[in-house]
Amino acid sequence: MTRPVFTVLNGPNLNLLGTREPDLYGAAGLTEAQTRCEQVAGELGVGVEFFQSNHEGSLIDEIQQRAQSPGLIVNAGALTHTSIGIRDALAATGVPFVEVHVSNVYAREDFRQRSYLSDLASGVIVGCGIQGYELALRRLAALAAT
Ligand SMILES: O=C1C[C@@](O)(C(=O)O)C[C@@H](O)[C@@H]1O
Repeated sequence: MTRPVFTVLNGPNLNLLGTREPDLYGAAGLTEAQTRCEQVAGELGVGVEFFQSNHEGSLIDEIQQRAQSPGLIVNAGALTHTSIGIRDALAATGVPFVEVHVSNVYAREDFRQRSYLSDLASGVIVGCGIQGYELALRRLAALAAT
């Protein structure tokens, strides 16, 4: 069997992790999240790649291009709460995905407590900091192995 390669998709402003509101999002950046996921991927014998964009259409393009992916980890940032387009792209591909939020969105403003993605997700991880990406990768790898 070929080694499954999972993709971590990050939406708007997540390129600023590490410097952006560190009290909410922590001091670690996306590069550190990627390094840690690569370590976990090595341990699990899977591959992982990262993509970040501040643009909704670019994220939709990436989702469509990964229609055959064994799984996606999706932190759509603010688009989680607004984007029917991202929801539709995920629904159209039917690719299993885990939704991740670095902060605990349920302890924040009301508008962050609505996700257009959660009911389609295989799982949702919130409030675990950048460790959420590693946890999601472990989950997708386990699902792909069954
Ligand atoms: O940009 C983000 C980051 C976020 O997705 C998180 O990872 O906690 C939560 C969103 O509400 C916010 O707009």
